[in-house]
Parts: sequence; C-alpha cells; structure tokens
Amino acid sequence: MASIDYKNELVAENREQIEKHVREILRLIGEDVDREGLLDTPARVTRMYEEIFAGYAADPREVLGVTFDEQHEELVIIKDIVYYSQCEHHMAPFFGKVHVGYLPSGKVAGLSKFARLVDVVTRKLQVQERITSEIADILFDVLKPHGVMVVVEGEHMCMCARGVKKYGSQTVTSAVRGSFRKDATLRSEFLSLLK
Ligand SMILES: Nc1nc2c(ncn2[C@@H]2O[C@H](COP(=O)(O)OP(=O)(O)OP(=O)(O)O)[C@@H](O)[C@H]2O)c(=O)[nH]1
Ligand SMILES: [Zn+2]
Repeated sequence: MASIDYKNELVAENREQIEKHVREILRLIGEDVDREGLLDTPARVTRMYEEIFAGYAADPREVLGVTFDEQHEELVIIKDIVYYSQCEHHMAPFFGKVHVGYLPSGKVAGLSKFARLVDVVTRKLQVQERITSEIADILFDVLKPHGVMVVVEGEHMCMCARGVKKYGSQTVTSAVRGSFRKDATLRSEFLSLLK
C-alpha cells in the first residue's frame, strides 16, 4: 500500500532559517557552498523536510476521525503499508512495512485511514519501537476494538552507511493490545496471514 503526500506547515514557515542552517552545515563539512551543484540544495533539503517531517503538523488521531459501525467482529488485516522514517539518534532514514491486524467490536475505520495513520506516525524523528506502540495504542484507543496487533519491519540506514555497517539486516517489532495479548491462536492466525 503506497503512502500519501502531506506537507509540514511548520517547516514552510521556517523555510528561510532552515535553508540558512543547511547552507552552514554544508560549509562546515568542507563544501564550497557557492558551487553550482549546491546552489539549490538548501532549498531542496527544506522541501524534503516539509515532506518527511509532515507528521509534526498532523494529529494521528484525527486521521481516524471518520469511523463507521459494522458488525464484523473477526480479524481484519491491513498489511504491507510502506513507511519511510528518520531515526532520532542519527537523523538517518529507516523504512519498511507496517502490518496491522485488529478485531473490531462494532466500529471500523476506512482502509485508507490505516495508511494515513502510518504516514503521520512515521514522518518525524522516531525509533521503530515507538512507531509500533503508537500505532497500536491509537488504534486501540480510537476504534475500541477487542484487540490490535501491529508488526513493523525496518531497515536502518544508520546500521548500513555507518557504525556497524550491517547491510540488509531487518528489525522486526510487534505490539499487541487487548485480546491479542491473551490469545496465542489469534496471534498465530494474524502472523500466518502475513506470509
Ligand atoms: N532500539 C532502537 N535503536 C535504534 C533505532 N534506530 C537506531 N537505533 C540505534 O540507536 C543506537 C544509538 O547508539 P549510540 O551508542 O548512542 O550511538 P552511536 O555511537 O552512533 O552507535 P553505533 O550505531 O553503534 O555506532 C544505535 O545502536 C542504533 O543502531 C530504533 O528504531 N530502535
Ligand atoms: Zn540511527
């Protein structure tokens, strides 16, 4: 499931300042900031920040604002929702897929809202564990389902491009709320449907 485009108005307001600081960082790392290839880079980086940090300007609970009543009380799974986030330790990208399963209790959300929720939660400085638990907590709180399970897979550039340099390793995190905590069969059903 593809992600959705948002903008961060906070970045837009501070555009001039951000551009100035990006230019300064370029100078401090040893670049010639006046060479042609870099002239538009501070503005480009700022536009990129508007996109990849759009989560700061949005309320994740609001994206689930429209829910509807539906008497389906069995497992619903939305899998393979792609995300792109930035680790809060290095400001390096990490990305992968989110899989959500929930057991509704009378209230369901439109399928696209799960992808919107993933976008809002991931488009800020994050750690993978917090993405996982935030999505689980918000769904559990807003939809009041019998249970929720969230699995997140991620590849972290801070582990590839620098530091330990372990390319291709995947981090998998999960969070369970409600009936998923107690019911191992339900967890197995969810995990087997992800394959
Ligand atoms: N738990 C968790 N750790 C993360 C995530 N993203 C990055 N990290 C880790 O954050 C840690 C930061 O460790 P530090 O020792 O403070 O920083 P560092 O010296 O740059 O660490 P190295 O990467 O080991 O060189 C590293 O182990 C990263 O791999 C994440 O989403 N979750
Ligand atoms: Zn990192």
